[in-house]
Amino acid sequence: MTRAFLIVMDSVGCGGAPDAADFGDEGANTLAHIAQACAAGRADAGRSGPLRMPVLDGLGLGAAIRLASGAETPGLAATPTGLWGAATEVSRGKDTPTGHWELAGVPVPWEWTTFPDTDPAFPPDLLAEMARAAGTEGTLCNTHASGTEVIERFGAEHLRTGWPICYTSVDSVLQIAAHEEAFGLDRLLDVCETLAPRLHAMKVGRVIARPFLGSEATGFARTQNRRDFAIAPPAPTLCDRVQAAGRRVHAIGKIKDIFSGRGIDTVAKGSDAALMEALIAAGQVAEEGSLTFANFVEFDSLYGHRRDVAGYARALEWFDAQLPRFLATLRPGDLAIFTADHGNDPTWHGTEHTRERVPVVGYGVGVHEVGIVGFRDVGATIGAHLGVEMFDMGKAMLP
Ligand SMILES: O=P(O)(O)O[C@H]1O[C@H](CO)[C@@H](O)[C@H]1O
Ligand SMILES: [Mn+2]
Ligand SMILES: [Mn+2]
Repeated sequence: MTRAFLIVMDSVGCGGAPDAADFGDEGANTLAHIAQACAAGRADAGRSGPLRMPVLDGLGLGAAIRLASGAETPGLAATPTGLWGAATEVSRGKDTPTGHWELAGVPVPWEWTTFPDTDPAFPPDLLAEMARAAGTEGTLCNTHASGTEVIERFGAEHLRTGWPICYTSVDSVLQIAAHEEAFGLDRLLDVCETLAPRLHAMKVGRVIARPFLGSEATGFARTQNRRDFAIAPPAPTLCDRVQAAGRRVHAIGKIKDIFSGRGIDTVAKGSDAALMEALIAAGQVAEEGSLTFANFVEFDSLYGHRRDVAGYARALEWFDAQLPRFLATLRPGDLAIFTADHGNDPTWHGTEHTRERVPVVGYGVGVHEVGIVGFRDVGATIGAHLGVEMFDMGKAMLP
């Protein structure tokens, strides 16, 4: 028996989605546009020159981007030595749960409910229920907004009135920001948990608690205590299947939240730097036959949504530079797959995710070109590697 490691680099897409135009994203390409900006000297803050990702590129990252989209990938030109290809999503959503569920074998069969870009974005009865759940006279913002900007804009008023800051985006989400000390973290989590069943019944995918700290004088900043209350996946996923086979499933990052707690045995949380240490520790100690499923969110939350190209490039280079320590923990017969859940092209207009294919690069099976596959085939590959029955959930890409 051998182990599997499924590592999602949140939002690290590679363009080429055949239905990108339906999402207003034709031409978006997170990785290629970052590589091109780096090579052109347009991403020199805190780093410089062409994008350097020798480990993932060596496995086949540059080749995967070119396969997915035909884009040029300056700096990423290695001959692949690993499993490599790119995956296309079929579910009609470009959000995190949709991407992860389909990677885990379960496409989303329904249309998500999103809120219109109006002021307010939420219907009157929901606004009233949000205030009731918070025990306040009202709620602040109530429109589409960017999460870092919204706490700067409403932080002081929040401290004055005690009202929670409620906002949404093109994703199927209700996000609630509140001060960890003045409002209280537990109270914020309770409000989100109280509202979640009603939102889930409306097919709104997640209620997200967005705690922050700070003051008008110091400025406001979000903390690590974000919590997602997600709707449950519509069918058993890879995590459930692995667990049902009597194996352990180790979640690193927000995986447990994304799967609504289902099919997970252990959880490690923290910054991406802390998650990398957790991944390395899992490489050292994870049991034979186990699945370690990781999500590294900062590419998306700190750089993609903020349209920070140099920051995104720094994060990619940091991640790649850590990988030798992780790969050194792998044993003969282990499989590690690196992929993504959607795009978030920092050179694109707006501040939202972008519909893209995602790279699929793997370590542990030698050189193996898999071509263009489906998101579900990633889960099927992990299942096949672990010898776990995945039924009709995709096609394994093993040699
Ligand atoms: O601007 P922030 O709060 O980071 O919001 C982003 O995070 C949400 C959940 O991942 C997405 O819907 C996106 O809008
Ligand atoms: Mn995501
Ligand atoms: Mn996001």
